[in-house]
Amino acid sequence: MIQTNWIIERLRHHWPTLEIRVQQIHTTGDKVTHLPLTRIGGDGVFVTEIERALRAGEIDLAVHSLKDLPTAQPEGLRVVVTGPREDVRDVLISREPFALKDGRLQGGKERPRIGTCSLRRTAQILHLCPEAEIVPLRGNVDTRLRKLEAGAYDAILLASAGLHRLQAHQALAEKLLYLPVETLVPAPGQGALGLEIRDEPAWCDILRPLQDMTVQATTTAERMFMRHLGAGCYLPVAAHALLQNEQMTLSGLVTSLDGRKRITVQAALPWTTQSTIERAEQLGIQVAQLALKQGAGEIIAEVQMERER
Ligand SMILES: NCc1[nH]cc(CCC(=O)O)c1CC(=O)O
Repeated sequence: MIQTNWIIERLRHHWPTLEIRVQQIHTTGDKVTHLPLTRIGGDGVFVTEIERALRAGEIDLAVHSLKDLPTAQPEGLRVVVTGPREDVRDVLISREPFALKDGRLQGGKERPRIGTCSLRRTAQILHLCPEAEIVPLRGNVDTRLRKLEAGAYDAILLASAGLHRLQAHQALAEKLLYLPVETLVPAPGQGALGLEIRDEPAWCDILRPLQDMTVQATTTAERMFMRHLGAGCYLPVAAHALLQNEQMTLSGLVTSLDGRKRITVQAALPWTTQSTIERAEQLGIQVAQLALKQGAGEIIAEVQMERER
């Protein structure tokens, strides 16, 4: 709702006469909170019902966390990426202080209990702290914070974007450890919003002033990396793209669930204001091909087998 209200404010600024009504849609991902997303049934658990309403004309615009959108774009719909992008990092929130030292995560305890359901976070935390016990944690941000306070976990992992949007970070400042993107690589699209419409010229025109070409380009490279690996959104695949000094750099990671096997890949392309989205897609594919050459396909197949068991 916070994301949606922010978009409405900006739409009203550009299109003062546009009549806007909010329709709240509870998706499977919102309703089923006792299961890990990986068990609910594939990609799009936060998206399917919303896209149905969009196609049926019950709504005209959907506001998504880009991270939750499957990387294959469905026929007839279009995603416009808006900016600025929120902080892309994951953040560890703990009751007692944790620290990063020499590439290791250290908590107060010998076997800290860390809450997350994300395979991407699980694998990377186990790499940083092999003795950690990973405990499932789901629900919206408020629920997760409450479960931490209740004592079931020593620390939990969240996208800092969610905390920031809820303005929950100031009050928690002393308990936060922001993990640099090189230390815990974020999910493709993390921290960015995707505005989804039916692919109709009138709606493309309305969204044009909200489109951010830089964020669209970097998140496209990240999402293309994941898509070219054939990986759905709930696998231990991570990517982060940066556009600076007239070049786009994309770093990708594919890891085994226990965090022991890791393939890290990186490539860069010259980038100008004239560069097109296709160029960002090429970078994503190029980095994915590097990962596949190093055995990413085998790791992904192993993870998929473990999950089916
Ligand atoms: N899968 C749930 C989800 N989808 C987007 C965000 C955070 C906000 C964002 O990345 O834009 C979250 C929560 C989390 O990962 O902690």
